[in-house]
Amino acid sequence: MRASLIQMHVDPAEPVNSRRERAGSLIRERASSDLVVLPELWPVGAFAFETFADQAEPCEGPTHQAMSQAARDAGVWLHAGSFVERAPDGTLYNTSLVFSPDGALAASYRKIHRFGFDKGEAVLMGAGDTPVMVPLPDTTLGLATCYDLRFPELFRQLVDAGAQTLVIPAGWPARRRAHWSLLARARAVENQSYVLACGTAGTNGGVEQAGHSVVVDPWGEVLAEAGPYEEVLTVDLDPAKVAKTRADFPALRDRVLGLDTP
Ligand SMILES: O=C(O)CCC(=O)C(=O)O
Repeated sequence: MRASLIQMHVDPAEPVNSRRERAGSLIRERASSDLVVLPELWPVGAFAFETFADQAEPCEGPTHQAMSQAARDAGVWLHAGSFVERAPDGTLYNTSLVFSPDGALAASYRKIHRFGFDKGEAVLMGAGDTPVMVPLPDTTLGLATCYDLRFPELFRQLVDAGAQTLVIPAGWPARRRAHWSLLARARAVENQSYVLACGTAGTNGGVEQAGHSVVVDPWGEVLAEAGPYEEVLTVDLDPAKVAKTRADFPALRDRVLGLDTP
């Protein structure tokens, strides 16, 4: 199974429409992949809070349409990263979309853990409350977004429900790049799963982005890692490696659940 992670440069000087077209072209260039992944909030920039309300789209807005078309043209499964969704009641969400190769929407996921403590996304957006998985022909995706990476219980829940490949679009800041790399590997090792973690390059909202998108295998080996600039990582994954790792080193089986609270 061939996966491509498109680490886009997100620059507020580039109009959103141009970036959307550019994303479509980059996806079409990856027609030889089975799965293509984009980062978090690439249309607007994860820290460009002042633009969220203006750039918010209904679920079936321009980003949905452009990504559906690109998935169909390329004939790939597309995790289209996330965009600012405006729900019918007016609430904004950080929403990821996954399309099947015929361009149909296979799943959407509203980010559960909003980043910013008492500012930014945490106050501007609503929180999702539903973990989401997507069955592909060769693997099952478990979805998470950026700050979710810090919450291992979400990933464990996804894995318990059958996830084998954890996909994490992000707009992770450069100053915490060490956490990003460490946590991506940790989630792969502890869950004996592939991790596809796709960030952005550039600076938005005054926050320099980490880049350094990474693909980690179920043993924790880094199969590919991007630098700080726009870049596409393409990696061949062996879906059977998940079951093999879990059988050869059955740590997931050895969990002890339901201990008393000390
Ligand atoms: O957890 C972090 O350090 C970064 C999270 C973040 O930037 C986000 O969720 O948008």
